[in-house]
Amino acid sequence: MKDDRTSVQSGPLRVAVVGASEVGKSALTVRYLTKRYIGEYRSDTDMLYKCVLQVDGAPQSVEIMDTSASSDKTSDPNLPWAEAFVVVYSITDKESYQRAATTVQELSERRASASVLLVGNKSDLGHLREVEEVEARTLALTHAARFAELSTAESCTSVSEVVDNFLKEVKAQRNGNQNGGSPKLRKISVTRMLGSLIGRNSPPPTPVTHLIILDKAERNKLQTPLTRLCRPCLRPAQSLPCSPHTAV
Ligand SMILES: Nc1nc2c(ncn2[C@@H]2O[C@H](COP(=O)(O)OP(=O)(O)OP(=O)(O)O)[C@@H](O)[C@H]2O)c(=O)[nH]1
Repeated sequence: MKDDRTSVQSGPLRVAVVGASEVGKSALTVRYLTKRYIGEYRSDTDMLYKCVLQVDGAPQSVEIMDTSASSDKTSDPNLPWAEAFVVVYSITDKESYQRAATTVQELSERRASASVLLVGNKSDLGHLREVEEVEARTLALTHAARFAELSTAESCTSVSEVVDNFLKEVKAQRNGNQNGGSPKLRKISVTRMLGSLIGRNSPPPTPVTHLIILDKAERNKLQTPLTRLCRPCLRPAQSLPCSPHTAV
């Protein structure tokens, strides 16, 4: 049973950037928002960026949480605050890919309404490659996620195009839901996906207006418990497991 009830229906688009340590989450986030590449960026805290960006040609309030791999819930796919997830791994680090794959799978199973973008970062380090692009692309297609391989270090344009297109999709998905339209188009054709990756020149993001550093307590305040369902009852269960049924 999938739980679609945690999607945000109004207000800012909320995106969580998750993934293993040292894969380039902070570099990617900062690159997108400021166009600058920060080579050494060490942080043990989650960072929440609040800004207004041009999304699909119109100003849109966006909040991006750059999660820290060392925080408790870095890859928690149940993070209900977010309606979209950028799941980052490094193409030079198989373990980071395995972690990303688990996250993508969990999101697909438990946050079906969330939009997901799988990013293989550090494509400039092809000689150290441990993750084949086709494997990651297939994983993304299987779980109806977007996919991109890119180098945050070398290509500001790729980062902008990929994230711009993703935000556009997140916004469209939300508007579709608000207008009573069909929920997220979960199956994406390869042609459409490649088209979005090739992309067109998009307007540069406007400067970041607000940065909030979240400590653990503040981060927890953003979380509300997921309502969990007992599979046989198909009803929310107060405490799990709902004996003698199996909780999902
Ligand atoms: N070669 C290369 N290095 C990169 C790229 N993106 C990030 N890095 C480097 O990877 C390292 C980790 O980057 P971060 O942005 O701190 O990674 P993170 O995922 O936020 O790490 P945590 O804060 O530990 O969760 C830094 O030394 C970056 O310079 C890239 O595209 N290519």
